[in-house]
Amino acid sequence: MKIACVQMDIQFANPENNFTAITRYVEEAARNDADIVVFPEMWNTGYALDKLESLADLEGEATKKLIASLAQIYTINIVAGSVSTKRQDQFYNTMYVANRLGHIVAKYDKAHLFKLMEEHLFLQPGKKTNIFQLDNTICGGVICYDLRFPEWIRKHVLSGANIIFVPAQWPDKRIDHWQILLQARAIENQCYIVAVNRVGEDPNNKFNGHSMVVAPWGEILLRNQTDSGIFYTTLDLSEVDRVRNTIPVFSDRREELYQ
Ligand SMILES: NC(=O)CCC(=O)C(=O)O
Repeated sequence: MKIACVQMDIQFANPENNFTAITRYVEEAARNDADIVVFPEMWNTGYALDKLESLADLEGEATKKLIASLAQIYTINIVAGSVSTKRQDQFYNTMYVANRLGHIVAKYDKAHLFKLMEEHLFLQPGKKTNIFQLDNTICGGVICYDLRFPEWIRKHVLSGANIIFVPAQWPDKRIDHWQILLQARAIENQCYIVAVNRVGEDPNNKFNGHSMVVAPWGEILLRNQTDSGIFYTTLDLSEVDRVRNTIPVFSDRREELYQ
């Protein structure tokens, strides 16, 4: 399974230009025979949180329409990172996923809001997990700060996820946490982690990429890229079972001790 990680710069408060960029990146990923293309967090507006009233995607309609049509035209699965959305006068940080038939197969609102970037002042948190299927593989998706909550990721893996997608806008000053947490989540859950961060800067933060793909045994298949562009990795999904049979963490769990 070939994965295209789109480590893009995001134009602050400029959804129109960002939509154009997404279209170009999907075309490029499809030309390179990717099975799944993955985008970073809040790629439509960036963290222009005080401008969401005029900029957020109403009911996510523009995003859903674009990714469904691109997915169908190019026969590619799209994990569309996340976008700022507006629903019933409230704002959310929302992930949509389109499969290669052009069906929207997932919608997820970021569950843990990040106070250092003032999300809690503008956004509502989601309450539901995010499990979906792409090419017969069960996947899960969380967003950026959700990564710091191992119990949340574990919940997705216990629901069957073999790949966890983590779109992000994770600032450069904590990039060491990002790398360590991603590798830990892959090893403890014996699954693939595909994590896509942005590059560039906004008025408050700088972002230096370091998108990562980590295998179930903890091998890092992608890291240390700091430029914008698409980075490709191939996943061997049989690794998930191989690692779980080698160290049977899931059958050794003592659920009764964790209440
Ligand atoms: N956009 C985010 O959720 C950032 C999370 C982050 O930077 C962290 O350190 O956690």
